Amino acid sequence: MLEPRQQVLGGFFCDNFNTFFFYSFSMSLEEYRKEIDRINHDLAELIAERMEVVEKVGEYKKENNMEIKDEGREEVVKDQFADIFKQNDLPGQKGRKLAHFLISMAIEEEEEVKEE
Ligand SMILES: O=C(O)C(=O)C[C@]1(C(=O)O)C=C[C@@H](O)C=C1
Repeated sequence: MLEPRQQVLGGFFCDNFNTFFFYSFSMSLEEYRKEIDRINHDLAELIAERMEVVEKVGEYKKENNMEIKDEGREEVVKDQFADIFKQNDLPGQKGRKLAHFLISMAIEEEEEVKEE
């Protein structure tokens, strides 16, 4: 079966030629998914890197008898995500939601470190 393809149109202004160039190409669902796979891979590696640092924070807090949860810091992290999302034309609330999920993963990890 022939896969349907989506026409993608774009353009850019080239200063050297003082000309606007148009381009058009087509993408299939399979090609979009390949792009998503690559991004998933990069995201998962970054999350793994974040979790390595979180583990060290967990050890630090354990050694210094500190509370795992720090609501002030959580707000700062959520604001960072909201700002970055907004800069990329995404709703800030979705950035806060993603930060919330990452922080809950971090808390789980730090609780495991505490019990070791
Ligand atoms: O910065 C900390 O103190 C952390 O433990 C990390 C982290 C986070 O995931 O960003 C997780 C839990 C805290 O409530 C605040 C922030």
